Order: sequence, then structure tokens, then C-alpha cells
Amino acid sequence: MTVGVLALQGSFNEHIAALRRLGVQGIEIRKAEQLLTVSSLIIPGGESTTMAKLAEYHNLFPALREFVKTGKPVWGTCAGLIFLADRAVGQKEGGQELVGGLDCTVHRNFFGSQIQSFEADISVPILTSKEGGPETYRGVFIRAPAVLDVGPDVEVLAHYPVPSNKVLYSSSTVQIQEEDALLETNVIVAVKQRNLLATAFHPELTADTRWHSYFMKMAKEMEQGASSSSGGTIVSVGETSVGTEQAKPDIPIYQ
Ligand SMILES: NC(=O)CC[C@H](N)C(=O)O
Repeated sequence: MTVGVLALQGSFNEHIAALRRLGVQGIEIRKAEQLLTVSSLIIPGGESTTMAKLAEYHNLFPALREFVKTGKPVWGTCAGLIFLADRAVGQKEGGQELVGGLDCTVHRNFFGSQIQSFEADISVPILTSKEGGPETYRGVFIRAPAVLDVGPDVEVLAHYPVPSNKVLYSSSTVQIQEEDALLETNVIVAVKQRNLLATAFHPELTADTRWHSYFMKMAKEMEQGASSSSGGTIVSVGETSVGTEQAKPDIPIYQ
């Protein structure tokens, strides 16, 4: 089982380092044909308009769509979430191309501008039940998007409660109401739809590798489901493997 990391722009090195801490080798993907060499893919955070322009320039969109369509596991973080969404609002003038496949609408900069970036502990029951560890996960939200609505096949994995009077955008599911000013709105920040996983925050910038481990297990389960003859092997770096003791991080990360 080999993991590709789209390496056009953004935090692809940090994802590769997080995978390495789990003993998994991440392969940088810059060309369409390289997608044929990996069985799962991570689309990192960064700046989605720039990333889309680069993907367009390198004619990557058809191959990325094909990868998603064939049911291979893909995880989009932040800008990667925007890439995977079927619908996006708050885009720059002229819009931007999306890979799509994930039946949801995202708001590109839901939480505001770069200076409104923040960190918060979010409750992710599925992560705790599958990976153990603390009840909450430290989410790093950098000019983060959010999911405004989801289709029937999309599972919501995490919400971030925002005081309703701070919600900058309203839609059918995310609404601001004067009388609700002191109430909280549960904004969707992590979702899963069959082979697709998406988070509005940046797990690759924390020391906690549970999201990467969760994605690896999801990929492994899907691969085993797809081919009962082979369970797939993780390309290991050093002697560690998924779920074993973590090696010392080799890049600066938020603790
Ligand atoms: N940290 C991120 O990936 C930010 C994404 C950003 N909101 C965008 O439009 O691309």
C-alpha cells in the first residue's frame, strides 16, 4: 500500500513527515502518471486557488477525478477538502476548478482571513474509538474552510461549535439568527464519504498522528475489501509501523 501526497503547493512535506512518523512512506505526486503508482492519496492544505491553477497547468484534474471515481482512498485537508467538494462558495472571482466527488458544499474561508486562524480542541468520537488517546483532537485551523451542507452519503465526523453571532456565513444549515446570538452553531469540520475523507483543519501540523493512522487503516480496509487475495503491504521506513511508538518529529510542528 503506497500513499501519494499531492505535492504542487502547501503542506505536503508535513504530511510526508507525519506518515514517516508512522513508518509509512509518502510519495510526492506532481504528474498524472505518478498517480498510477499509489493506492491512496492525500491532498494537503495550502491555497486552493493556487493549487488548482498548478493542477490545471499540469493537466492533473482528469487523473485526480479518475482516482476519486475508481474508489481509491483520498484524504483532503483544508485546501484539499475544498478540492474534493462538489460545490464551493466564497471562491475568488472566476471561480476555481474542483476535483469533486464529495457530496457537500464548502465555504472556502468560512472562519475568516489568515489572521483569524486559530487552534481548538475538537471532539472526534470516531478517532478516539478507533485510535484511542484523548477525547479531543487539537485542530489547527488556518484560514480554514468549513462544510456548509452534506449529501445523504456523507458521514459527519466532527463539528466545531461556534457562537452563532460569530458565524460569518449563513446557509440552509448554518444560520445566524439575532435571538440565537448566544447559542452555538455546530459547524461541520470533518467528513467521510466512502473512499473520501476530508478535514477543514491541518492534522499534519500537530504531533498527534491519529488522523494519519485512521486514514491508513481506512485505506487498508478498502484495499482488503477491493482485493481479497492480497492484504497489501505498507512501504515501511525504518522499523516502525502504523500504530507503534512514534519517532521523533523531523520538522517543526505545533504541539
Ligand atoms: N489552510 C488552508 O489550506 C487554507 C485554504 C484556503 N481557505 C483556500 O482557499 O485555499
